[in-house]
Amino acid sequence: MTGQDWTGRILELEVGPVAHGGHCVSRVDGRVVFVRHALPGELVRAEVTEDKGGSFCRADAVEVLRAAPERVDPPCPLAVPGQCGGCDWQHATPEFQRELKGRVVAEQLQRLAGLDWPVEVEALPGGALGWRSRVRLVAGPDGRAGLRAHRSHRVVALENCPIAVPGALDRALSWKWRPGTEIEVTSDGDGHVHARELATVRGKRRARQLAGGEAVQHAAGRDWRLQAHGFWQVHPAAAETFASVVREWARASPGELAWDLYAGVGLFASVLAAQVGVTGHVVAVESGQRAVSDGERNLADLPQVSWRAGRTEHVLRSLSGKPEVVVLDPPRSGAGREVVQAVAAASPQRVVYVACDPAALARDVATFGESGYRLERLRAFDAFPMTHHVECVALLVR
Ligand SMILES: C[S@@+](CC[C@H](N)C(=O)[O-])C[C@H]1O[C@@H](n2cnc3c(N)ncnc32)[C@H](O)[C@@H]1O
Repeated sequence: MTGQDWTGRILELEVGPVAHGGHCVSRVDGRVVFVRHALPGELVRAEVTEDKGGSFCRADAVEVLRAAPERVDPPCPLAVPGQCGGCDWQHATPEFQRELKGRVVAEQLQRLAGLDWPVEVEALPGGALGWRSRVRLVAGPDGRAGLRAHRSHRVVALENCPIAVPGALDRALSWKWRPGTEIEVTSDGDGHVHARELATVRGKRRARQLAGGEAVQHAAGRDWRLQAHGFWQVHPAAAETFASVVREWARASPGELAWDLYAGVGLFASVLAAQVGVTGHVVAVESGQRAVSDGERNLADLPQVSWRAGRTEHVLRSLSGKPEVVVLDPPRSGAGREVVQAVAAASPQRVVYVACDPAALARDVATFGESGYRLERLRAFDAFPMTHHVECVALLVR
C-alpha cells in the first residue's frame, strides 16, 4: 500500500481510452484510475469506489463536465452509477459501443499478439434492446427480484429489464421470493420461458426447476432440444451467425476429419458433419456430461459425429488422427497454452476460433503464432449490446 487510500474521494478526470473490461483509463497524480460510466475524451467528476493500494483505483463517473458527442441518456434509468450492475455501456450510442469494442479487440491483438489488425464490430439483427435470453436474478431483502449492483451484494429491484427478451422476466419480477434466492430465467427459441431457483444449502449448490426444463432452439438448419440452463448463445441471433461463419471458414471436405472442441451440444459439430459427410468423421469434445447427452440426442442422425466427454486438455492427449479443421469455442479464460500447443501439434490446415474474451483470444493467437499459424481472418460481433462484451471469430492457417 502506498500513499493515502482514495476510496470515496471525488476526482476530476480527463478520460482516456477504453481498456479491456470496458472501463476507461485516466491518470491522476501518477495513479491509474479505471472509470466506469465515462467515455473517451470526456471530462468527468468521478467517485473512487476502490483503491487497489497504489497500483490503480476504480471510480464511477458521477457528473459529466464535458460530454463526448456519442453520449446518450441510458434507455434504462437503472444503468447509472450505484444502480444495476448489469449494463455498463448504455450511456453510449450502439454505434459508438461497437467502435469502442473494436478498439479493445485491436488493442489486445496489438499488445498480446503483436498484430496490427483493424477491427470493425458488426451488429447482430434485432437492435440493442430486448436480446438477452438468459438473466440471473436475485431476491433482495424485501423478496423482490432484481440484479446486483456493480461489484456489490446489494440487490437493485427491477420493474423490467430493457435488454431482456420482452416478457421473459415478467413472472419472476412479480413474485415474492425468499431473500437471497437466485432465479435463472431463460427464454428459448420458441419464446417459452424456463426458470430455476438456485440456492446454497449447507454449503452445497442446489437447483430447483420452477418452469419448463427442456429448451428448444433453432440454428444451423436444425431444431435443438437441450437443458434450458445448459450452454446456448444468449443473443437469439448469435448461434446462427457464428455457425454460418464457421461453415464458411472451416471448409472441410467429404471424408475429412474435423474436431469441435468445447462443443456444447454440438452446434459447430453439426456444421462440420454436413461438410465431411458420412465418409468423414467429427470428434466433439465437451466437459459437461449433460451437454454431451443432449448433443448425442440432437445429432443422433449424424453417425459421423462421435462424442468425447471430458476436459479438452485431457481428451486431446488421447485423440489420434490428423484433423483438417479444428473449431475451438472455449469459455472466457480461453483455450490456453497446453490446448493450443496440442491443437497445433495435430497440424490442422485451418483453425476456427470462436472467442468471447478478446484478451484470451489474443494470447491464444500469439501461442498459435509460435507454432507457425497466422491470423488470416477475424470478424467481431456485438453479441452483448449495452455491455462491454464482444464475441470474435478468428481463422488461423498455417
Ligand atoms: C462457449 S461454450 C461453447 C459451446 C458450443 N460451441 C456452442 O456454440 O454452443 C463453451 C463450452 O465448453 C465447455 N467447457 C468448458 N471448459 C471445458 C473444458 N476444459 N473442456 C471441454 N469443454 C469445456 C462448456 O461446458 C461449454 O459447453
